[in-house]
Amino acid sequence: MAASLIFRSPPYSLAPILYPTPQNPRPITTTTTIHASTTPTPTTPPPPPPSKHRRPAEQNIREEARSHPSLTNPHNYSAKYVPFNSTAPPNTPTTESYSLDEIVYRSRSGGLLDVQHDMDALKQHSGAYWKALFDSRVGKTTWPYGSGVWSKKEWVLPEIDSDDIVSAFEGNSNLFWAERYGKQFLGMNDLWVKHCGISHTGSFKDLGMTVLVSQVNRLRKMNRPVVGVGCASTGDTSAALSAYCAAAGIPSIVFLPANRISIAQLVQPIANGAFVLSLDTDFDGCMQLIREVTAELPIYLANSLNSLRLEGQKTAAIEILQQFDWEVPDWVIVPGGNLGNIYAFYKGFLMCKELGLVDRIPRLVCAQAANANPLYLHFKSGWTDFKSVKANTTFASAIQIGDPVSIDRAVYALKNSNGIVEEATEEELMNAMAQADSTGMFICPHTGVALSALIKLRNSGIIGPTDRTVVVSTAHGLKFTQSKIAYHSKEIPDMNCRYANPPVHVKADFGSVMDVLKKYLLSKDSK
Ligand SMILES: Cc1ncc(COP(=O)(O)O)c(C=O)c1O
Ligand SMILES: N[C@@H](CCOP(=O)(O)O)C(=O)O
Repeated sequence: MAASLIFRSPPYSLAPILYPTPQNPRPITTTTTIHASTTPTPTTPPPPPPSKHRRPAEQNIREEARSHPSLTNPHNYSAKYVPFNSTAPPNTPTTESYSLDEIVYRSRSGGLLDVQHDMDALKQHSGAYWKALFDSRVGKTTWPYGSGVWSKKEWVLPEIDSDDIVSAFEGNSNLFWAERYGKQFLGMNDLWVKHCGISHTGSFKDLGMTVLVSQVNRLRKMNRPVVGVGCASTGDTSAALSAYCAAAGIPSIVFLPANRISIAQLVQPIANGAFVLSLDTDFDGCMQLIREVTAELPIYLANSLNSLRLEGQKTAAIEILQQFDWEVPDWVIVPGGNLGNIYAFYKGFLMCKELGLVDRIPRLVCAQAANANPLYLHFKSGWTDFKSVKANTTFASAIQIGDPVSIDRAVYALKNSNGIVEEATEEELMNAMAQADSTGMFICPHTGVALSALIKLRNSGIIGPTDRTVVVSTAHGLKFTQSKIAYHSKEIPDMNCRYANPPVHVKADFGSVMDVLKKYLLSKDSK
């Protein structure tokens, strides 16, 4: 019997990639079915041998993109900086604006900025068009669309030349169905964990940093005065900054609070060749210093105070919708520190609604460590009178922040998404992390904070058992092994560590091994 082989046509041609159009919103592919018989007849010519490359062999993917320059911004979409306005929707017209090619972080009045897109131009296409375009780019190696961020280039940084982009094909991260965790610990059947930390440098910061460093690359090519890029960091921003700068050959400078970040995070910028300053202060102190320094020296500021970063980070929200085939989850829970990310999620969801991809946005929850909880206190006060706090030590060290720069953005996002703020004690976050790990995850303590918030909202009945809920996991658990070791060795003062699973030390002889194994198997059998 003839076997049926299905070939996608043309997998090996040099034809440019065909993009969907409003008339034809699906990516253009054709399928040809070839019936291969085990004894080929002489009248059937054999198929041509597949070429190793879809482009000339001497061309790389960047050069290939260069040879199709008309695809870079064919519709002249644009974006600019405008003052962030906490009393009006993000795309409200304003008289104060700046080109993204200017080096500016604050509005004239000293407030935050926001990147505003030309929504009228984007609205010339239907929601169906955008969905089909974004879907057509997933999982490809076409420069730069193989990145989960740049697959949404028109909504991120539409005017940048693809040639200036610095990307590690970040994004497209796993949306994990937390089947066992949801069922066993929460009685939930539709719980998901968006693993933003399974990424190039192990955190969601890659999503924003590819955008920021690409823009710096462009500015330097335009001979703008940018000698290097700098940030204050609790470990993840610095890792992402140093990696993307190293990839582009741009100097990076990072300010770290001495002895307050994990070893794995400290070694990242060191390995990537950043200029690392370890400062005897906390993150808020480092942030203050980098703001002063970048106002004096030609060092571009890479923290999320710079609204370019959030344009990349917002693609995680779009990606979640895309992964659910453009169905909107009920809840999205995000751990918060400097508070740029919660606003980035809001922006991503809102943009999908405004451009007709979905008809609503999810309710957002921001989760903070109780030891660094200024947003939680502000929420509990009914949003009256914000006060920064002195952040205390927390296992969720990347969110040990008492004076978040994006407080206004976060409040705006939460108010406009019918949002909630929760907090987690050290014991709660560590137990949640251990429970999640025991069901096959390997999460960071910040994700433990978000899971603790979920547990509280489930217990109070605010989140229902069948609510589709997404917990955003912000960093890879491997960056935080010290905290896991301390927990599982029961070495944490005043903490019960009730889910600790320490290794059993056994004499290396058959009898001793059999004894402990039998005891273990009996304990499992009785459950
Ligand atoms: C792992 C991790 N989770 C969460 C956050 C909080 O993000 P944001 O500062 O945008 O609130 C950070 C950084 O602050 C982080 O590094
Ligand atoms: N957790 C962050 C803190 C700085 O946040 P940013 O988003 O403003 O850069 C880090 O990893 O440094």
